[in-house]
Amino acid sequence: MDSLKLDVVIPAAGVGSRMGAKVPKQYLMLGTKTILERTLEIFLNSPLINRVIVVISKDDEIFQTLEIDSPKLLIAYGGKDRADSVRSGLNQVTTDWVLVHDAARPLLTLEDLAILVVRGRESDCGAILAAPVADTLKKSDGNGKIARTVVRKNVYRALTPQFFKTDLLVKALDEAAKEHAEITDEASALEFLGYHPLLIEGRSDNIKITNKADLRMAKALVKLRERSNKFKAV
Ligand SMILES: Nc1ccn([C@@H]2O[C@H](COP(=O)(O)OP(=O)(O)OP(=O)(O)O)[C@@H](O)[C@H]2O)c(=O)n1
Ligand SMILES: C[C@](O)(CO)[C@H](O)COP(=O)(O)O
Repeated sequence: MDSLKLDVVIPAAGVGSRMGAKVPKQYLMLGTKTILERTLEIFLNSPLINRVIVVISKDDEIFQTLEIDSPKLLIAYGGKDRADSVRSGLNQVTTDWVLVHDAARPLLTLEDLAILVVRGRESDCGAILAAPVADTLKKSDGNGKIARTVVRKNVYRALTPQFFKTDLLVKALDEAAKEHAEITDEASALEFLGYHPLLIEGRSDNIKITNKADLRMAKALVKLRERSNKFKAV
């Protein structure tokens, strides 16, 4: 194995409750392919990647119907929440550094992936793609009213991929789970251990498809990119 190549874990064991579709959202169509197929293709076709470990639900009956034939692809089975699924996928990782990327983010570009990997290796623990917050942020009082404005200076939305030393990420997730810490991304587990991963600015259109409005936006972005690619081909 090329020592510079990386394994990537793709958590894809969610049910997509906020989407409210008949199938888990990773199996919804985005143009001619499912969201999951588009996300997997980014990594299966990348020379940076050693193996792609897709983490699916034990009850998943759709994945096997997809026609994805790659020696780079391995399957792991997910857990109760996203952190459990990522931890399960890490059991199959063999590279010193690892990427974790949401199945629900099919619009990642190869440029952002490359920037994250190059810059992330400069860090003592790792790095994440993130987008600076552009809107004014309000904290709710819990009763539908504004409690206060959140100062948005130096505030970012965490994206994925997130890129870490494998052994450190395993240790962080295990420690956080032991202490029942709320972990919604890999960086929060590293922060729980006192690390400060690098923030690498990524494209704001690397959206996580969570609800129907996100799906509409993703479909429009895919059409736009496919049209501009056709233009380049010409
Ligand atoms: N137990 C879980 C929960 C989520 N995920 C994955 O983590 C990514 C980000 O999670 P999210 O967008 O929250 O997906 P869901 O959990 O499916 O959505 P919801 O919270 O609306 O149910 C998704 O690719 C999802 O499939 C996972 O692998 N295992
Ligand atoms: C990992 C993540 O995409 C970073 O923003 C986000 O935390 C996932 O949250 P979700 O509720 O599991 O979608």
